[in-house]
Amino acid sequence: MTARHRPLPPSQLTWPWRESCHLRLQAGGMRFLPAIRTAMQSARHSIAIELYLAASGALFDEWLRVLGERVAAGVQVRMLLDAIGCDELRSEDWQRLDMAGIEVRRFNPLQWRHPLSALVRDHRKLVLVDGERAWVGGFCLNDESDPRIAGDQAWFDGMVACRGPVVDDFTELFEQSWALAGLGPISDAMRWRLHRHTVPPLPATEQPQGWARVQAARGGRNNPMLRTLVHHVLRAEREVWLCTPYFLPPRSLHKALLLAARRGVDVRLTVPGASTDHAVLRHAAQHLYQRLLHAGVCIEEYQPRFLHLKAARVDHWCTLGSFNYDRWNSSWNLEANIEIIDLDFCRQLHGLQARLSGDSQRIDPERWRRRQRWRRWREQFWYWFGTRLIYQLRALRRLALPRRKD
Ligand SMILES: O=P(O)(O)OC[C@H](O)CO
Repeated sequence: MTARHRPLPPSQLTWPWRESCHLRLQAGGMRFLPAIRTAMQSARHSIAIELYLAASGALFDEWLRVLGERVAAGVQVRMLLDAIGCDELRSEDWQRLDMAGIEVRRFNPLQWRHPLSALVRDHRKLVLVDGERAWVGGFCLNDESDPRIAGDQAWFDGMVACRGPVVDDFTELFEQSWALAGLGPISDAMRWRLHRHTVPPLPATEQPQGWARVQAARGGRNNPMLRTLVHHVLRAEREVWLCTPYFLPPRSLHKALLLAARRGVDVRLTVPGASTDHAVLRHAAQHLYQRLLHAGVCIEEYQPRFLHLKAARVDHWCTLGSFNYDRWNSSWNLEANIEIIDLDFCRQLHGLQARLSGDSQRIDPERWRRRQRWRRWREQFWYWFGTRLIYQLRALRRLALPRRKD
């Protein structure tokens, strides 16, 4: 059987809404890292981890030790690691994973014959323990994410700890990408096409409690995660809050934010300040500030450290996960988020928003309008570069990747 005729894994991206889910927001590495570690240490039969970024260091060593102990106790441990996101993992650490008995698959290794296929990355951040507990969010397995190692400069991130029926859906999602990675490099796996799918409606209930839905994406023009957020922003009644480390939104989202603010919705945006790992993306994002401020959007830049959290809240609907809502993520990446309708969770996220706001600098529209000209030029250049580059690469990818004929 040739590679082109191998059976393909299913490609479900949105699951139905599930009720009776237990969902807890764990904001900051001091919250989610010990919780995940403790759960892994007590795993009875399986651990599955899907990560975009893992890097050699003290945190990786700790996870390797914990996972190795579980393998020795008879637990099946699988790690799906993005081949480019994990390029800071030293070769001896890849070997140590093997020696510990951990089943490892690299997502989409670079192939010289199809260099543009490298644009498709598995950007998800997902941990599953015994098929009973799941963590989803923005976590990276690197020392910068651990406040015990990086101290005050640790990246600020968040995960949602989930129990209940939604965990089965995350397990299915993991199995899909595990199978996809098993097919080899993505130029072949691009045959794993998006099925047409309908997005299930919101549950009709007066007192929404414990409702959650898994939503995934794998790039392309019909990105369901982006569509869902835009759908909610366009229908927002009171509030919209978006928090992202890289604010370079696709046009549809940018427009939806402007429209919501202009019709009187309280639209707030929290983004990193000077402390960021990609300064040029911050400059590009700032190119959009003036129009947003003019429309009435409140923009706050978080000061203490790099803000790596990816979350959104529209009235009582919340979403949190790996999706940065930037053009790059929308176009190319495999992503995983959880959507939540739960008053208690909504309060938790609102509390986090207030905490971040207390540590942020609000952009004053009048002062921003009067900023120096060279700063405007810098913003324009990086915005043009970031957005044009992505369009060029998208066009090139269409030419470069083999199309499925059947
Ligand atoms: O792509 P993200 O959001 O996981 O962030 C990863 C870091 O930015 C890599 O520099």
